[in-house]
Amino acid sequence: MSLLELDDLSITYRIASGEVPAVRGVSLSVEAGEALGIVGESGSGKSTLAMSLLRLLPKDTRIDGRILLDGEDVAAMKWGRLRAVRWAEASIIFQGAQHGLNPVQRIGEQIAEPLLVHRIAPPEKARARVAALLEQVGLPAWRARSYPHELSGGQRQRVMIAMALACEPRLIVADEPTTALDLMVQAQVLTLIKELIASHGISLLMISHDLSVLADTCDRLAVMYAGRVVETGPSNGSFQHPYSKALAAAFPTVGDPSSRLAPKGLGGDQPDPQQLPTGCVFHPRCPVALDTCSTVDIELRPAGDRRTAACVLVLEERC
Ligand SMILES: Nc1ncnc2c1ncn2[C@@H]1O[C@H](COP(=O)(O)OP(=O)(O)OP(=O)(O)O)[C@@H](O)[C@H]1O
Repeated sequence: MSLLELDDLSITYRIASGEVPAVRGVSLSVEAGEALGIVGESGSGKSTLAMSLLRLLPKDTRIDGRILLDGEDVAAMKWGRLRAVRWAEASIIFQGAQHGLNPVQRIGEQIAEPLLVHRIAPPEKARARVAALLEQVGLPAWRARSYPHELSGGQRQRVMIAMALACEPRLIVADEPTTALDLMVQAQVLTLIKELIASHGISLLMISHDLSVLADTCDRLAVMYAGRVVETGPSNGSFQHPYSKALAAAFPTVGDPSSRLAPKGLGGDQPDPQQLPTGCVFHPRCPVALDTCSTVDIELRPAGDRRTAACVLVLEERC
């Protein structure tokens, strides 16, 4: 059994003008100790997917399908059980630490909170555990007395990592953990994440719009487009789907500033989830689309070398 298994997961926001299908029929798994990266342009549904894993979405959001964490369905969990699972079994590192840290509470108290709430450590032992966690992420123990504004962006992100590690979860979800950081600090934080998950045997699900960041950190990649996974495969292999190929061409180096732009040669944006094209949703931007692509929408299918792709051309080996 996989540690995390998403089974035909769809997530729909409800807004005044109707429904927004942000994630559509995603099936993915993460094994114990594995690092899976999810990549896609802005609006592809990555954050929605990440937030759903710990049910951090707006209250009236509809979740269809299953989110199996160690065999237990997070989507169907009662509130009490969900609170027990958050931090202790799966934790999250947010994009830009300012979203995850309380500006008026000392760092040490914030790291200690999940330890106390989940009774991992009694109050008299929590201080020593906080010091050890700070050390693990490369910060001196005295930083426990600091407030978030007294730290740099990279240091704040290290604090978020310490919080995520505090209860020794089996899965860490990291949503753009290095996006707000400059290049050098980005590389340091990525190395830290890589080393810590390897030494603790933790699984990682990492989200980024920057393929080079994920390729370096993750064992396997899933490429998302308009709420769907269009390709999965080992991070050291070659992409098959035309969208993944365009993404790969756009991100040659870690943290390349052009990575925020549309992938090279594609032009345009992701479609509005409320007005999705017919057939393959990527066909209006696809440089190699066939006539049939505007009517035929195919599921992910095996595409060689532990790879799956949802493209008619890949299956016909003409891509
Ligand atoms: N609270 C919400 N209510 C309605 N629609 C939303 C909400 N949050 C996100 N969306 C829509 O869902 C789709 C997916 O958004 P999401 O933020 O998950 O994508 P993303 O790939 O993480 O993009 P980014 O990298 O810009 O965060 C987008 O069309 C977005 O506008």
